[in-house]
Amino acid sequence: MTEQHRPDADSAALEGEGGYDPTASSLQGSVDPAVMEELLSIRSSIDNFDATLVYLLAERFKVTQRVGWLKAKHQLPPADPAREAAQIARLRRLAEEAHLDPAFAEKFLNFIISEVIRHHQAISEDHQARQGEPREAPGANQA
Ligand SMILES: C=C(O[C@@H]1C=C(C(=O)O)C=C[C@H]1O)C(=O)O
Repeated sequence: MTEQHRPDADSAALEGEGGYDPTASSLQGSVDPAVMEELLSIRSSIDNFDATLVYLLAERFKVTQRVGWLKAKHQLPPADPAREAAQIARLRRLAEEAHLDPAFAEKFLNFIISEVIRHHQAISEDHQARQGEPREAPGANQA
């Protein structure tokens, strides 16, 4: 039995990941245990990649929020189609080099960008609404 598939290691993972069961499978019980073990071993790498993707996306959104605030402050439009076209052309090239389907890379980037633009629109609306609010007197929040 490999290190990461000892039952105690699995239960430790369950505690550490809010009840996530890395062994959950509709195939449990209907597949040769050795095959199941190999499948779980490969899936543990998939789990690491997925976690990394979530952290990478979270960091990307933190940065794009900053762009959103900057655009709202200076009344710039939420979307920048020329920038997007350049990014998509670049990512398609990178995808080809990496043997990833460039059409998938484009769809994925467009999906993320459209969410970013939605955030930027919300930031801009929020910023505009705040512009109409009366200014707080200096020191108003002090005890
Ligand atoms: C983040 C920006 O805003 C939008 C989102 C983009 C992105 O997620 O990469 C790119 C261009 C813009 O349409 C930006 O202008 O840089």
